[in-house]
Amino acid sequence: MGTSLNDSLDEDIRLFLIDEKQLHTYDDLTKVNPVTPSTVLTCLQARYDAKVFYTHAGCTLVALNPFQPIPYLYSLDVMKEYHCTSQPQESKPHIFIVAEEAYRNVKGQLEPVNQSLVVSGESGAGKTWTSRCLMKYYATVAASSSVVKKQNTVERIERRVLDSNPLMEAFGNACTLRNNNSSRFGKYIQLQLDSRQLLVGASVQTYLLEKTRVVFQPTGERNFHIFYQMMSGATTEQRKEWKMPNGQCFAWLPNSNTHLEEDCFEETVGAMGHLGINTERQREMFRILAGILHLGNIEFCSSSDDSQPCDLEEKSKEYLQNAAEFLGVVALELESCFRVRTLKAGKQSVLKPCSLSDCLVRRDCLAKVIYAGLFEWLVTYINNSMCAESSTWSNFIGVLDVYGFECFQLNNLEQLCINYANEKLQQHFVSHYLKAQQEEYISEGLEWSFVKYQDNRGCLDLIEGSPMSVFSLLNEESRLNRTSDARLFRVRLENELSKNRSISWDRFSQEPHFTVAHYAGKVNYQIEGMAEKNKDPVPSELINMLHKSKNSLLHQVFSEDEEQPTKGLSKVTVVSKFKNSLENLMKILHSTTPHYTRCIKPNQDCKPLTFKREEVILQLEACGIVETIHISAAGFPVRIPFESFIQRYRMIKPTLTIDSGNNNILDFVETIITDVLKQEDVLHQIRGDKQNSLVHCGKSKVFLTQSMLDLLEDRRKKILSQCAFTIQCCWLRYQQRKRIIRRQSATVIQAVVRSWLVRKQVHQWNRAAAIIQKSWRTWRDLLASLADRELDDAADVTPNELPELNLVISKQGSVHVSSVPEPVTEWEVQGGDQPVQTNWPPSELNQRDL
Ligand SMILES: Nc1ncnc2c1ncn2[C@@H]1O[C@H](COP(=O)(O)OP(=O)(O)OP(=O)(O)O)[C@@H](O)[C@H]1O
Repeated sequence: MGTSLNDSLDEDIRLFLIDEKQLHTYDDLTKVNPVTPSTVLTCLQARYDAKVFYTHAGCTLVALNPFQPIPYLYSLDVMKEYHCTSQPQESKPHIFIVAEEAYRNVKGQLEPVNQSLVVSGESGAGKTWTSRCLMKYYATVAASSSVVKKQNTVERIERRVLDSNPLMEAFGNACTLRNNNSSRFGKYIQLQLDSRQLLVGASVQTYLLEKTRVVFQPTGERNFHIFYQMMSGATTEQRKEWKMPNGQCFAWLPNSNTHLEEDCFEETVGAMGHLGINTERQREMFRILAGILHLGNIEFCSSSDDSQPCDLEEKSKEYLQNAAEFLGVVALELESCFRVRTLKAGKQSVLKPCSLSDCLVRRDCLAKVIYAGLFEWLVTYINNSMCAESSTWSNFIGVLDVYGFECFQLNNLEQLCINYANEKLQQHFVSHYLKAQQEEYISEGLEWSFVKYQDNRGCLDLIEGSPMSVFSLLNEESRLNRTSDARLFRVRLENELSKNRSISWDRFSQEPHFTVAHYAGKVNYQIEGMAEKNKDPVPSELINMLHKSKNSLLHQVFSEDEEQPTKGLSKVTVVSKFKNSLENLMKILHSTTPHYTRCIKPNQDCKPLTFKREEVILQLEACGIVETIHISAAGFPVRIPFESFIQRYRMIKPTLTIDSGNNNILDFVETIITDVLKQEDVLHQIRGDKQNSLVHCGKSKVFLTQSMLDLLEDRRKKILSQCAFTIQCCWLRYQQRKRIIRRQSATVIQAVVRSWLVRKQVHQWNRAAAIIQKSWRTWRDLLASLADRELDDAADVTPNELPELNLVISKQGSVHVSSVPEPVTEWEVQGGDQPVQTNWPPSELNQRDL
C-alpha cells in the first residue's frame, strides 16, 4: 500500500493526534488524525461496534452492512426527520442525508442540477439494499408534497418504481456463495422529477447481465430466482401447463431444495400486474422460462460416424418436445438447429453435423440468448411503464448500482469489463474528490493544488485506449475468421502493450494470461476463451428459428431485434458494446452532481455485527477510500488545531510568548516551523514558497504534511531527550552527593560504636579480672586456712577433698563463682545468651599449679 503516511506512528504521537476512546464519535473519516488506512479502519470498527453503520469519508458515505434488520434506522419517522431538518449535513451520517442533499440540490437548481447517486461495493455489501432505500425515500418524500389532485398519478408512479425492484430482482438476481440475493447485472435508475420536484416517472438502464448463469451455476450457487419462484409458488394448473410435476428435476436448477425469502412468486406476479403486464403476457413469459428449463434437460450422445449428426438421448426427446412447445417453435427444426450447422459458401449453403460439444454449446447458446432477450424486453417494458413524457419532467436523480471490483482465482472477460467500469468510475470519483478537497483547502485559505496527483489514466489507456489497447487487440482477435490461439494472442499483447506500466506477465505461468495493475490491486486475466466470449456468437439458425416463434412474446423479442441491423449487430463485440454503454453513462455522470456511497461487507460469512479488519481494508482499497487517503496524503493529511499545536510544540521555543491574537499564533507557528527547519538543516533545501509545501496555517488549524510532522516530532523528541539527559545528570549528581554523605556518616557511626564496644569490653574484663582476683584471693585464703588447720589439727585431709569452685563468665562479662554442686542455671544472663561455664581451678591449673 505504497503510502507516504507513517502508519507506524509512535504511541505518543498517536495518542496526541487521535483520542482512540472517542473514535466512534468521528462522523467523518477524513477528520481522523492522521488520515491513514489504519486509523480509518480503527474508526470504522469502533463505530460498527457501537452499532453506527454510516460514516462520511469527505464527499463519500461509507455504509457498513449490519447483516441484520435495523428497522428503526429506515422508518418513516427517520425519513421525515432527515427531510425536514434545516441542515442535513449536521445530522448523523445516514443514506437519507445523501438522498436529501441530492434532493435539495435539485430544489436549489444550482448547476449541475441533475444528481447521480453512485452506490458501489463488493457482492453482498448492501448496494441493492441501499438503492432500494434511496428509491423508497424519494417515493415517500417526493410524494409527500404532492397536491391532492395529482395524488393518484404520483402514487401510481411510486408504486411502479418500487415494483420494478422485485421484478428485476426476480429475473436478474440469484443466490451465490457471497450473497443470497446477488444482482447479476448493473443498473442505473433515473428518477424523473417535475418542476415541483415531484416524482413523475423513472427509467432504468441495465449493464452486463450474467446470462451464462442460465446454463451454468457454480457449485453451491443457484440459477436466477424466477425459476425457483415458479417451481415453489406456481399453482397446480400452472405446474401442469409447464410440465413441472412435483419432484421434477431440472439440470439447470441446482439446489432447488433450498428455499429463500427471495422465492416469492406471488410478489413477482403482483409486481407484474402493477406494472401492467397482463395475464396473457405473464403466461407467455412463464412458458418461455419453462421452455428454457426443459432445454437444459436435453442431452445428446456422440455419433460413431463423424459425418452423421449426434443423436438425441432417448429420455431427452420429451424435453425437446416440451421446449419446442413452450418456445413456440417446431421440434424438428429445434433439434436440427442443435445438431446441424449451415455453412454459407457464397450463395450456396452447406450442412455440417455438429460435434457433441457443439450441440451442447448451441443448446446453451439458445437458452442464453432467449433469457437475455426476455430480460431486455422486461427492462424495456418497465421503462415504458414508468417513464414519463419528456415534457413532463425537468430534472432527474440517478441511482447507479454497479458490480464492485472483482478479483477471483480465474478472471476472464466478465471481470475485465467489470473492473474496467470500476476504473472509469474511480477516475470520475477521484476527479470529483480532488475538487472537493481543493474546495476545503480554499475555505481554509490554503493555496495549494493537487496538480501532481497521478490518477489511473495509465490503466484506462491500457484497457480502452487507441490505437492499441487490450480492447482493440481483443476486438481484432475476435473478428478473425478462426479460433483464437491464446498463446499467440498473449505474444501479440506483449509486443504491442509492454510499454504500458499497468500490464505485466508471469513468464513462468503455464496458462496464457496478462496481469493488470488496477487502482484496487493487481488482477490476472486468463486469455483462453476471452476472444470467443467477446464475439459471443449466436448461430444464425437459432435466430431465424426464434423469428418464427409462435410464442408471440418471443416473436416480439426477436423481431424487435430484426428491426435493428442484425448483420451489423453480430459484429459488435461484447467489449465494444459495453464500452459504448459505459461512455454514455459517464457522459450522464459528468453532467450531474455525483454523490458516492461505498458499501462495505464487514465479513465474508454475512454474520451480524462481525467486523473483520483484514477484509474491510481490502474493500476500502477496492472502493477507492484508500485512494482518497493517498490523495489526502499528497496534500496535508495532518490537521492540528492551534491550541493543540501550541501545547505540544511550545517547548521548541519556550522563550516565545503567546497571546490569543490570531496573528500572534500564526507568528508563533511560523517561528517554530522555521526553527525546526533550520535546526534540522533542511531550510537551505526548502526556501521561500516551498516552505508552504510542508505546512500551512488555516483559519483554525495548522495543516501539515507527514514529513513536516516527522520533523516537528523529531525536534520535539530531541528536546525531550535533552531534557531527560539534564534531569538524569542532576539526579546522578544528587545521588552521588547523597552516597558520599551517607558513607561519611556511616564511618563516624562505626567509629563511635566500635569505641563504645571496646570500652564496654575493657570494662567487663576489668570487672572479671577483679572478680577473679577476689575469688582467687578467697580460694587462696581458704587454702591457707585449710593448710593452717591441717597443720593445727594434723588432720589427714587429701587434696581431693578440697572444695571445688565453679566459675561462670557470661557473654556480657559478669562472673560468678560458686562451689559445686550449686546449679549453673542460676547464672544465666538476661537476653538468653549462654553463659560460659568453666570449673575453677582449670584442670591443667589444678594439675600443674595446685
Ligand atoms: N442496511 C442494511 N440493513 C440490514 N441488512 C442489510 C443492509 N444492507 C444489506 N443488508 C443485508 O445484506 C444482504 C446483501 O445486501 P445486497 O443484496 O444489497 O448486496 P449487494 O451489494 O447488492 O450484492 P450484489 O452485488 O451481490 O448484488 C441483504 O440481503 C441484506 O440481508
